[in-house]
Amino acid sequence: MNLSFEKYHGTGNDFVIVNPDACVPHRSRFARRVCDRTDGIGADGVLFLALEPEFRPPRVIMTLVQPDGSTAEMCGNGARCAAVWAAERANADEVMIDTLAGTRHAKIHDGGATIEMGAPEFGPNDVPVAGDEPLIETRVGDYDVTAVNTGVPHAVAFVDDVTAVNLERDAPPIRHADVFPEGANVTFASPCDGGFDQRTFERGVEGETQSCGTGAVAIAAAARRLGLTDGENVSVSPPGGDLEVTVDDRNATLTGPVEREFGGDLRVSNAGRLDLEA
Ligand SMILES: N[C@@H](CCC[C@H](N)C(=O)O)C(=O)O
Repeated sequence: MNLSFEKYHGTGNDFVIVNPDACVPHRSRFARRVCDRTDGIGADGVLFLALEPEFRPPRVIMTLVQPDGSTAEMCGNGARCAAVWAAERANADEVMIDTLAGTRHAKIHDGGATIEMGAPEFGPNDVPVAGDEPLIETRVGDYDVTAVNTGVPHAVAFVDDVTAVNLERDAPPIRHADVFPEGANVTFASPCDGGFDQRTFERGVEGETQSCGTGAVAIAAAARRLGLTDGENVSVSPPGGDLEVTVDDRNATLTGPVEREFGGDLRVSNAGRLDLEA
């Protein structure tokens, strides 16, 4: 199997982009192989993007398959990469992105994109969490967490200093806690310069990523719910860069940079070997 790919990242959250016209019969197996940082291209996921340029604005169907082979309903940074990728090809400055979490409008600007992320949901069925009540500042593992769905589920813990958290040790018990029937991304936040520093342990990557867009929105939404911020504009800084979030009761937006890293061709042999030509 031969196909062309491109590599993009949004604040360090990196993706291999593949046009679904290229026939990839086993997406999970393909993503596991391609995302491998030792033997593959290395990425936080594969974005299968199907562009429909005939619409105004153009539409793109986005499917994110993660390094463990699972498919995620939404990805904030992936959506920014998808928006820039699609807009360049359709010669547009806005696009509609169809995701499993719903259709999202995206506006392209110099060096990046703003995505309308929908309304953050705290309801137990929406996150989802076990039980009849929202999970607000509730002890899970060693932290008080607030659960919110911003396209995917996040458990947000506010701490004094995110750099002091041992993520690989402390996040997995929360990510796999019984209270999250579908698992959760685990996002830590600490106050910094009027905004928040962020670190996220991602479901599907099963490790820390340089940035998580739905996590940044989750921090802003949880901070608003807990009265830790009073404005609607919240700056969030993951290790990979700076993001801007707006959030009110009905909608959230995510703004940040996007960069194309490189492109190339790859061949997956019948024996499963990956040959790359970047
Ligand atoms: N990196 C993403 C989130 C991707 C989905 C997540 N790992 C999950 O499985 O819920 C982002 O930028 O939002």
